[in-house]
Amino acid sequence: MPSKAILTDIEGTTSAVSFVFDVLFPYAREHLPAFVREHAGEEQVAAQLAAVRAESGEADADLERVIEILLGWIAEDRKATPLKALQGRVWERGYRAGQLKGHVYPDAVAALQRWKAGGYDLYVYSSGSIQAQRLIFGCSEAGDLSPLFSGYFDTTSGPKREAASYARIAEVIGRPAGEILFLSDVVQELDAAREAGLRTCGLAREGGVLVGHPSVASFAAIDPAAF
Ligand SMILES: CSCCC(=O)C(=O)COP(=O)(O)O
Ligand SMILES: [Mg+2]
Repeated sequence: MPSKAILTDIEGTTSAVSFVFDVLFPYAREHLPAFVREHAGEEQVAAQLAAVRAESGEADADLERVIEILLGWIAEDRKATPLKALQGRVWERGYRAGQLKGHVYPDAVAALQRWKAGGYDLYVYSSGSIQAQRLIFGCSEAGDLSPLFSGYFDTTSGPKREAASYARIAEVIGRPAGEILFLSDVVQELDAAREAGLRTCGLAREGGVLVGHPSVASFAAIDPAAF
C-alpha cells in the first residue's frame, strides 16, 4: 500500500544544517545562561534542570554548574531532551522578538504545500523540542507553515536512531507503519525507521547517497506516491 502520511526530520532535511549551527545554537549559547538564572524557580524549568543533573550524573550541581553542563552539551550537539526543551524556551524569545526567522528550503515549502493539498498528512520528527519545531515552521522565512502539519514528535517519543521510536510514532499517527514515508539526512535514522516498517527516503542535499535508501538532493525529486 503506498504511503499516505509523511514524517520529516528538520535539520539537514527541511532546513539547512548551517541555520541550526550558525544561528540557533549561537543564539542559545548567548541567551540560555540568563534565561536559566531568571526562570530557575519556575516549575517546568526546574524540572528540566533536575533532568540535567540526573543525566549528567551530577546530582549536587549548583545552578552555575548546570549552566556550564548545558553549554557543553550545546557545543557537542548533544540531543539531550532537557537541553532541547530549554533551547525551545530561549528561541521562543528570539522568534517573538523578530530576531530569528526559521529557515526552510524553498523546495521543501513547495513540496509540503503540494503534498498537503494532495491529501497527505504531514508530521515532523526532530530532536529539537516540539516547541522549537512549531517555531521554526510557524515563524519561517516563508511565513506561517504550521497549518501544513498534523502533528509533531520529539525525543519524548524516543531517540531517533531506535526503531521503537518510529513504531511508537506510527501508533500515535494511527496508520500502519508501511503507509508512512520518513524523510531524513541521517542514515542511522532511516535504518531505524525502516526496521520499524516505515518507507524511507534520504535527503542528500550536497549530493551523494544515503546508503541503502532511495536518496534525493531536493524535495522536488520526491513523489510520495512512488513509495
Ligand atoms: C527544531 S529546530 C532545532 C534543531 C535542533 O535543535 C536539532 O537538534 C535538530 O535535530 P534534527 O533531529 O532535526 O536533525
Ligand atoms: Mg537531520
